[in-house]
Amino acid sequence: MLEISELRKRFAGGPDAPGGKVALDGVGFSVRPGEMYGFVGANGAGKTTTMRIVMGVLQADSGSVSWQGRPLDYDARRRFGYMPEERGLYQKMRVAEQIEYFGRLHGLSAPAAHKATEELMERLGVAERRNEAVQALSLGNQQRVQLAVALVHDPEVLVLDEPFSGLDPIAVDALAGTLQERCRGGVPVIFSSHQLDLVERLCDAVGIVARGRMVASGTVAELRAAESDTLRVVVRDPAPGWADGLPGTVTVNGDRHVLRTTSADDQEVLRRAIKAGRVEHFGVEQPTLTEIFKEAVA
Ligand SMILES: Nc1ncnc2c1ncn2[C@@H]1O[C@H](COP(=O)(O)OP(=O)(O)OP(=O)(O)O)[C@@H](O)[C@H]1O
Repeated sequence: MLEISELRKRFAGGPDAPGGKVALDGVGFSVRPGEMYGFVGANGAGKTTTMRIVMGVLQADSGSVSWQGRPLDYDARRRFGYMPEERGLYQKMRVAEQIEYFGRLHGLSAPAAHKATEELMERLGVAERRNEAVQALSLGNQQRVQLAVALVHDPEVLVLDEPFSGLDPIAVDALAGTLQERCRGGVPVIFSSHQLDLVERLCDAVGIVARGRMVASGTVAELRAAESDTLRVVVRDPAPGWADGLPGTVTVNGDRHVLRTTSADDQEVLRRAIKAGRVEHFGVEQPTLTEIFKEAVA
């Protein structure tokens, strides 16, 4: 298990923040082998800082990171795969050469690095670009190469900072499929993202960070259970004032009136809706991750 515990980090201040800037104020969560963990939060919440500390690029002021019960050291981190926010490819190096080079840096033999590179280029759809310099690739293809670099040494753990940003849906599927394969093989995967629909689709567990603190962490089902379900009722062309006095909000779209409520008596709502007009929809909906997120960071 990867365990991140009570991380704190303050950056030295500038003229606008002479006392320094607290980036992390007790961030902690665990990721099990084979678990895909989505790390979400608003801009500046502390995701990149957390990942940099996990990878040893930054040092925490306090707190700890351990893998399989041992504090992380250089050797353990070398067995991790990392996609940094600032990316880290050599722009002039060719695609195949680059992936192989990183494989060698992580200790693979030349034949092993070559084999892994060939497999990954095929899997991620960049085999045809093998002889092109990275700088000649589109953003999406550069990102595929970046993921290949993170995966080439068959890492024990994957830490990926916004791996899906800027990708088209086909590239998202290619990357997601590759990550899911690694997960099924027992690798814990952490990735940060602002694409909450994607996080909801892919992740077993989600952590929400706000202003350097964890405000929620757990499976999507657990986070949902902590929120109220919403009753959504759609009535066509209802009598005016049909929902007066009911808790919740009514939005009007043409002749469709949509009532959303978490606290009204459902039978009372149904009676009023039937009396008012043609009931097109009446159902209880679970909150989406976007709704949970907005609630958690509010
Ligand atoms: N090197 C640094 N020096 C000073 N402040 C920093 C530094 N790196 C990060 N910060 C500050 O720490 C806070 C957390 O930043 P971080 O990059 O971890 O957020 P994030 O959640 O990754 O945001 P985003 O979604 O925008 O990438 C921010 O207020 C940021 O301005």
